[in-house]
Amino acid sequence: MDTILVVNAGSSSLKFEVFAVGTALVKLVKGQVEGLGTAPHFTVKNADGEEVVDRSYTSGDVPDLAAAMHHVGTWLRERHEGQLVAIGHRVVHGGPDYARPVRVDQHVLDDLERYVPLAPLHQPNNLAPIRTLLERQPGLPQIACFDTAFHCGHDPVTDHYAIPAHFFAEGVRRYGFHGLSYEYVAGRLREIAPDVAQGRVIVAHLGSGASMCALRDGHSLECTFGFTALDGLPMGTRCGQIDPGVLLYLIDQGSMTSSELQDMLYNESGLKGLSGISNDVRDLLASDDARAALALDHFVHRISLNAGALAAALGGLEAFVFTAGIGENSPIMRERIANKLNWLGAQLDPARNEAGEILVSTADSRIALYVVPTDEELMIAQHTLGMVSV
Ligand SMILES: Nc1ncnc2c1ncn2[C@@H]1O[C@H](COP(=O)(O)OP(=O)(O)O)[C@@H](O)[C@H]1O
Ligand SMILES: CC(=O)OP(=O)(O)O
Ligand SMILES: [Mg+2]
Repeated sequence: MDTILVVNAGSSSLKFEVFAVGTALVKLVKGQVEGLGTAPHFTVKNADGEEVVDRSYTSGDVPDLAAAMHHVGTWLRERHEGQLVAIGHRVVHGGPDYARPVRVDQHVLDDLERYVPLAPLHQPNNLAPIRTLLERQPGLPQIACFDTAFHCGHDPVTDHYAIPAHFFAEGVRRYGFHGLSYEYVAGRLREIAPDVAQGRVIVAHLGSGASMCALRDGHSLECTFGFTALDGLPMGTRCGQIDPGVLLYLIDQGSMTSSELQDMLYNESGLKGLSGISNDVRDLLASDDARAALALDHFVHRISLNAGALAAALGGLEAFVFTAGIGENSPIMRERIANKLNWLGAQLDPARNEAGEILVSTADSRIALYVVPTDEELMIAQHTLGMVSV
């Protein structure tokens, strides 16, 4: 049995999945090490969703990503049956040049290092496992799949910032992220509702990172993310869209250094910064603190403003899709967001919403509302298979 390993190395977790390669890709295991550096927790589920590993470690035992890779690698070598034919990696930033997945060699790896400053929370961790495996097993194909690639077809009008024009050529432009998720959801929508999928659709990927994408006929026209994964919607710990004048003020008047500013904007802002309580929507929903309510109101408000902007970019709207942790699991957040879309003609069906059905709008809603669980890992596995079987 040939297999593909998919690695999604994030800021505080290492997620992996193993797929059997046959006439279709079949998921064999799905695992993760969460809480790196704080309370590491290693879990693995088999194809039936049963937990086969559940181990907690001290932060000293698994202090970082390299240690997590070691644990996962050991487990895979002991337990994994089959012949590993390739590894697919999620790489958040591909810059202007990587419009499709690529097999990584030393040259590509060095090239992708250039984007570390553009995705400081993600890119170093995305690249670290590739580097280690390239040294240990240079013959094993490693395929980088980019969050940016799905947005590469944008009209240049969309991707410019109104700063001196030479910066665009130098790579300072709006890229957009969560592309693997949007690509997967666009594909699922073609299966679920082919007519709708050909039309004008907004997908809201609401997880710890959050963004929205305008799709026409399954292609990305606009994304709320820009040059970095800070732009657009407020997120768990990231600020979202902000007046650049605020940053100049904080540097000049607040004497913040660029690394202090980076830490604040990526790690201490968003829902966490606004509420002072938590970055997790579940905690905020459970709290009766006014700051938690403000943070959630702000989140919903910014989603509704961006929905208006993306509907304008599309020149109309046929469907709105919820996905990722919040979008897939929180009926109350879907309800609050859907209510803000009433003016566009969206009518939520409360029973369908509560039941977590795929279609959650009423029969006579002018805009169809969907919940489509995303699967970035399957998308990566498909791309990886495509790269090794040609
Ligand atoms: N039942 C739920 N209700 C509200 N929010 C939820 C629920 N389940 C998960 N979430 C939110 O989803 C977030 C994680 O989303 P996810 O897409 O898994 O993010 P990531 O892949 O970026 O880690 C959590 O931070 C939490 O706020
Ligand atoms: C790009 C990005 O924000 O990714 P994530 O949601 O996984 O943090
Ligand atoms: Mg995610």
